[in-house]
Amino acid sequence: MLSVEKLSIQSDEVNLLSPISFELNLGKIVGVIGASGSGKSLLASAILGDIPKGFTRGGNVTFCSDNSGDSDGLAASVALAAQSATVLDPLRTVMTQLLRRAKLTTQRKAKSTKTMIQNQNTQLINKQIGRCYPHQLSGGMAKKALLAQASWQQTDYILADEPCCGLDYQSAQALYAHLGYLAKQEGRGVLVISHNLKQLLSVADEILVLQEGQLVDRTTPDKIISGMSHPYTLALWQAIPANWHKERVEYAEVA
Ligand SMILES: Nc1ncnc2c1ncn2[C@@H]1O[C@H](COP(=O)(O)OP(=O)(O)OP(=O)(O)O)[C@@H](O)[C@H]1O
Repeated sequence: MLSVEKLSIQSDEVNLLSPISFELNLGKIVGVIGASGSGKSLLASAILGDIPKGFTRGGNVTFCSDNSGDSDGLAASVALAAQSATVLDPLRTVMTQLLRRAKLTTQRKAKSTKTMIQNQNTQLINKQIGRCYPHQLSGGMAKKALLAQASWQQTDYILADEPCCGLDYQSAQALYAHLGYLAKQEGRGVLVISHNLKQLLSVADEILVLQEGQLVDRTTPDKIISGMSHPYTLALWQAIPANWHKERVEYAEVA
């Protein structure tokens, strides 16, 4: 379990993230939703110990893993699928750098890196994407490369920052299906950051709702769908076009 306890980011003048606590269990998907600037990406980077200059981090992040207890352990146990492809090395092809990173950080010994990559190869990275340099990737190809980079590292926990932002419906569904595979078939803990509540409802076991750096709701898809949630969460739910002018909508109608 990855346990986040009163995690905060602040300076003398401003609170970017007010204390946030939650757990990410192996085999589960936790979704994070909130408006732009509400602190979703900061939450992911703060879990990894990466905070903006001039700010301090409060609280604790602990996790159960063979490698827990040191900074190398964190890198070997938690991988980030970043929001932007700028994190990719511009001088290496996608396949070269993904394999390189996977070999450096492969933690799970059950499968060799080679076998694992053969298994996942067809799911995210085809030859066309693998041969590209980052500047040659389309938006959707870049999202696949970023998620593949995180999942190939074979960490217990994956933080996926807007993995489907800007993708067409079919591509987004395929990436969400892959996140489900990572959690349910491979038993990893997956944190998914998204603007799209409808998509999160279809995959997440639990949903964290952020508003202006605060965790205002820690809830489940069932509670959201049945209207038993914080007013802000309810407003997000009612903003889904299928729910306009309706007080309650059955899950089947929005799935
Ligand atoms: N390096 C930084 N220095 C100062 N403030 C920052 C820094 N990075 C982010 N912030 C501030 O922290 C807040 C949260 O930013 P964050 O990137 O986490 O938002 P977000 O919810 O991920 O937004 P989006 O959905 O647009 O990606 C914003 O007000 C932003 O201006």
